[in-house]
Amino acid sequence: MTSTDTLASPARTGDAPLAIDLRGLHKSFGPVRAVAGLDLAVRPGEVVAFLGPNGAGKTTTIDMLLGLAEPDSGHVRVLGMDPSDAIAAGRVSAVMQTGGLLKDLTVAETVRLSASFFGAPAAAVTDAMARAGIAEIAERRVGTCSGGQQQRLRFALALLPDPDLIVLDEPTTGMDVEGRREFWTALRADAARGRTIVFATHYLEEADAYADRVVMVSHGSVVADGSAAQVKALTAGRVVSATVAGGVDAALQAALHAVPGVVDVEVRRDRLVVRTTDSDALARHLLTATAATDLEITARGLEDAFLALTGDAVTPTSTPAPTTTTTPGSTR
Ligand SMILES: Nc1ncnc2c1ncn2[C@@H]1O[C@H](COP(=O)(O)OP(=O)(O)OP(=O)(O)O)[C@@H](O)[C@H]1O
Repeated sequence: MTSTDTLASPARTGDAPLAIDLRGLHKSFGPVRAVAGLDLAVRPGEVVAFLGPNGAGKTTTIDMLLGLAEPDSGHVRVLGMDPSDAIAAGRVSAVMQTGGLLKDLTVAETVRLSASFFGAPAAAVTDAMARAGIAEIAERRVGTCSGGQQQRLRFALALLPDPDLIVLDEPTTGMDVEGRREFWTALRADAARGRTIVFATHYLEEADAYADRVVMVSHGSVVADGSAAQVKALTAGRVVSATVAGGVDAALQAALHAVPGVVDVEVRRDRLVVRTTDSDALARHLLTATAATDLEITARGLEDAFLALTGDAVTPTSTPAPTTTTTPGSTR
């Protein structure tokens, strides 16, 4: 691991070191630049959502902060330590998406077995199970537990060493709504006790509901960092699309930019796509002053925020239409 201790350091907040201090991180897999100059400072007690589309570099970053992968270059400190030292000291726990559970053990046996590795007392077992909300299913075999219950069991295991930092990589992927709700209820109750929590997710709703800070990642670097409200504001407003007979020329684009509330104007194939905070004014203009037909007005979503910030669609599996964008000013 490359760690540059001579870097001028925001590494401490008061007397406590930062929970996570990543600076200038780079990691490539052959030609793929998974993480490209990522900086992130997380203070103790923060609950941070790491939000990004598939392939943004979230898991690779988490692997580096857990000491599971070596950065090509950059600085990684966790609680002021090398990640592997922080984990060996029981100060960091991780909850990953899958794996690690023995299906034939009961929930309680699993927690007790794991506690025996740490030499944790019986009280820690009871406490972790209660805090993860699995006390009622203690005698159930792991193989018969739902995905949500298994994730809460993983969460209980992560709580056993009473870590300062818990890192979760897309912990609710594949869970149903009820499972997700129960999982986050348990996590949130624990976060209220002051533990630092960082979780990766694709879901803006999860980031909004459970994090005090949202870090949006794309192409291996941070493209937005703020409160959930600030990131939600990126998705505020409406998208108005329309077909314009004869195409969209520069004069029409300029005229649309002059309509109050218009944020940006795109042309996707034969459709005009305009982001605006005043869809009524724009619709009125399109219908009365242009040849636009077939108007559609939709709420802006996360995908649209990602498009505005990065020019990417949320999933690389979707095939974005050829797009030209004219944006007055930068969205960064
Ligand atoms: N071991 C690897 N070998 C080759 N390429 C990899 C490897 N791990 C990750 N990548 C690539 O690095 C990029 C970042 O992947 P990463 O898993 O970090 O993204 P992510 O944001 O966690 O995505 P997802 O939400 O889909 O899990 C992707 O293009 C991915 O295909």
